[in-house]
Amino acid sequence: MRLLAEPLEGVRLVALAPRHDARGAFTRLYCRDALAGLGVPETMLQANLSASPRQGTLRGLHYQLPPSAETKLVTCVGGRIHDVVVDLRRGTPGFCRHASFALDAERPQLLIVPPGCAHGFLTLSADVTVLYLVSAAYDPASERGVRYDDPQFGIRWPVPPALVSERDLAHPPFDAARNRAW
Ligand SMILES: Cc1cn([C@H]2C[C@H](O)[C@@H](COP(=O)(O)OP(=O)(O)O[C@H]3O[C@H](C)C(=O)[C@H](O)[C@H]3O)O2)c(=O)[nH]c1=O
Repeated sequence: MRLLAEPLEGVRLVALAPRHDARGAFTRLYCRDALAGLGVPETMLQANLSASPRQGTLRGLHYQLPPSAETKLVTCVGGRIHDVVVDLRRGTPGFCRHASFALDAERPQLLIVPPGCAHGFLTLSADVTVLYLVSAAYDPASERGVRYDDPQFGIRWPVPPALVSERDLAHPPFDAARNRAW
């Protein structure tokens, strides 16, 4: 598990090392000890599997408020996605900045999303599957979202989304002066 990039504080892209042989491949997706030095909590509470059959599906951008704020370990295990992380931590140099990542199941990588960052992705192929571990339990009451096209963030998506949930279309504009941050 080798660190490839850290474009925002604590937002880290890690290379995974699939072991290939005549039968196929074996890839370790999570290792507490190997990730300990990369800001990942010792305990991950949930594993989520997100399946999106249609290319152009956009999910996010979501985050949970404290005390349910979570670290996410994201891996694309099927297809390809354009993954985006937005830093909503007031006081960090990256406040309201975002980082984008091309995640592809053919080149396994692990994206570490720290608490205080919104996360979302756009599928760039059909039959996308994203597996992610989270360090806090799902808490709908503390979940918040920002719009994928909020002008404050200036996110450039490679293609326009073809499918977005009603909930994700209904997120209000992020108010950098007022919205609660970390
Ligand atoms: C996140 C979550 C959702 N759910 C239920 C709630 C809904 O009935 C259904 C779909 O949830 P949602 O529409 O929030 O799914 P996504 O839009 O893919 O949400 C995810 O989108 C972006 C990419 C993220 O990073 C978040 O982890 C996550 O919020 O699963 C649960 O039961 N447990 C959970 O942990």
